[in-house]
Amino acid sequence: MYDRRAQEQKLDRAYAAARRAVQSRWLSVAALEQSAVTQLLTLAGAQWHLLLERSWPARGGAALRADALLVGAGGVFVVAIGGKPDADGSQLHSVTRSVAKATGELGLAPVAVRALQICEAAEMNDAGEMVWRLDVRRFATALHAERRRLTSTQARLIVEQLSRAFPAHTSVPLSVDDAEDAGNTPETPDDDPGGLFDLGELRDRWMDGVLSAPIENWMTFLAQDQLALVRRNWQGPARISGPAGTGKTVVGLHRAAYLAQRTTSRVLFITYARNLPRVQSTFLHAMAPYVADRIDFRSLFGFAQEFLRHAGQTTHLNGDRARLMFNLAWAKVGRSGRLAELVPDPRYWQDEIEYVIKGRGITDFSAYAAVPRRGRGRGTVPQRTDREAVWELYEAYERLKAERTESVHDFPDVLVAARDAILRDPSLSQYSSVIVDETQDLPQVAVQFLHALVGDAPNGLLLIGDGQQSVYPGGFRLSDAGVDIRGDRGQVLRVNYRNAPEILAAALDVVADVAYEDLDDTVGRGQREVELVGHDGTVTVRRFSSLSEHDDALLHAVRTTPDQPGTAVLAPTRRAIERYAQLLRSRNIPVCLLEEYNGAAVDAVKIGSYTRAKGLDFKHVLLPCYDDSLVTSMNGSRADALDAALRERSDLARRQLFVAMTRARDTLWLGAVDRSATASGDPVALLGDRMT
Ligand SMILES: Nc1ncnc2c1ncn2[C@@H]1O[C@H](COP(=O)(O)OP(=O)(O)OP(=O)(O)O)[C@@H](O)[C@H]1O
Repeated sequence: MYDRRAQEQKLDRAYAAARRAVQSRWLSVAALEQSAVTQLLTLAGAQWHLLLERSWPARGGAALRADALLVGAGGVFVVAIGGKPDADGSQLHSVTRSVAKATGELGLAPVAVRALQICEAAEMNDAGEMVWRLDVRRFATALHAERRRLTSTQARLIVEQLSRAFPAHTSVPLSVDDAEDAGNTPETPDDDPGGLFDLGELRDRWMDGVLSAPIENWMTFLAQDQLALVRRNWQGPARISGPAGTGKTVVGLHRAAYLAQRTTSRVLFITYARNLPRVQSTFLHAMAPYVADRIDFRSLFGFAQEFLRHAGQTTHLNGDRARLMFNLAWAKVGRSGRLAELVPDPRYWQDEIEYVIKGRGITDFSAYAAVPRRGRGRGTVPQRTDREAVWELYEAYERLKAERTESVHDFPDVLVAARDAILRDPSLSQYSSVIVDETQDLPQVAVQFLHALVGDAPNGLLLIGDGQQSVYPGGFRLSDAGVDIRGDRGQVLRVNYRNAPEILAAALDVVADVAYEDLDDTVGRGQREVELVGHDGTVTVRRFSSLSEHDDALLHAVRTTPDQPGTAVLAPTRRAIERYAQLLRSRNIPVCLLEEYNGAAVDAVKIGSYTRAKGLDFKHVLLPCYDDSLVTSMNGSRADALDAALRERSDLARRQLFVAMTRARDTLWLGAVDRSATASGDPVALLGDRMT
């Protein structure tokens, strides 16, 4: 319970001590300092820790200066009072870096350490972007309104560390760090201990829900290997890889915030999936709202189109019409020709054109004839004569697209146009850093485009990805795309923070025989070395003799899950997603489609496709009819093109299932219906020994 009287007395004592100690400097000068000190001490009486008069490190022979360190629920603030003597904030910024380094030893992420300059309202205009400038009359309110990121125990540990790293240079004990350990920040604005805060504003922000939930631990604390990557100074393009759940995206988000904190330029964060930018932007707004307006989260194709518009170029992207053109081309030159004999499914050849030919930016047959096979059809298809047939199909398709009154563009056309535009005119880029998540899913031309936005500049391009999770065909080496990752610019994360060990083991079983190729030309096999942080979890595999039994069990599992908003139902196809969404709704279970999910808390079961679930995770994951997409696989051992195509599709399906399974943190439920009449294999046997 908050004791206002006791706090006031404590504050009086602390204020008297501070007065005596700093009279010579602060109280002899302007009212600004007096007012600022009073408010700092008031904060210190409200469960913030205030460290005054510290010894700072020297830079270039001169001692740096900041006036105080303030540590509380909202994080660590390095405070300077007044615009002088460091109007541009660079000194304060240097002290802040030293403070972030010291607190980094405890795993505190740089986003939780901020430079704060308290000024007169008139001085606010020349705000350096790297320093948070606050009007002296409002700064305490603003600090109180910061979202909660430290518990009181964490704050105390940080204060201890800071006291050691930056000892007091006065004998007067100015650390007002004996505030009651009553939890965290005051729970309601009415706990405001003084009359100094703007209660109305504070109340509004509470009503907005800004402060209602503490931010997630990973937004404030990182492991040392992750932290090292966030802070790394790379002299050229860099890459972070690592198995599922090792915090690659977490590092990418912190890295984006770190770069935005330290420079005044813009950062671009790209993913292949359309739904992820919203989610990642929500995360970043929670962890570092103060830099959020300088980080653009975009999907690859959305960004490429936006970029072309900005460059004054018109495109006619129309996926449906492009598909129609392909079908016409297939009817003309494919269906009755050699390709149909090799692999009858036209989608296989459409992928060949989209990912291998156009995705790699190939425009002449000799380049296609020589292109090394990675990922698809390695060593079996297509031979030179087959490639001639593919080329004929490709040319027919391109002709049909161009013949329309308004030409039709497909996705690779847009990427190629964007790449060519930036190569022609590098000044079109607004970015100094580009971070690409899930790089393994990008076509080669996309990597070339994004690389050209920043070139080989230091801390420019960062590619994050994991070949084992690639869910699209294609495949190329970064060196093919002209990206040179040398020496320690290629880093691997190895500790899985997400999955319970049982879940990861079951997922790895599914891809045990599936080779994958990473962007750096290494070829891996299913099982990989992963360290697990380890928490309890379960995998439940249930097999039913009818779909209705299966669905009843699914509904029962959803109803009895301990945390519905933390639960996701994932399915491989659109039709299956619609079916399960409908099933859940019909039983009054609220659902939120992953297409619409933006990362904010929503009281509904999440539902979506395996590919839409990429980059996300959930406490509980249910995969109904999980083996349906696997039954076309393993058609025997025919050493021909069809077998290679089937194997490729099967590998892809397994990798997609692997991605879906590794979204689960604590529990994973897999349901299957016995369709032995149609199944050509018994994929459930894969997980047979885990059946309950
Ligand atoms: N330092 C950490 N402390 C606690 N949890 C962490 C830490 N780093 C990551 N996590 C958690 O681990 C999970 C996986 O992180 P993230 O999504 O960044 O991994 P990833 O390597 O990008 O995974 P994937 O490749 O499977 O998409 C997240 O839920 C995140 O909360």
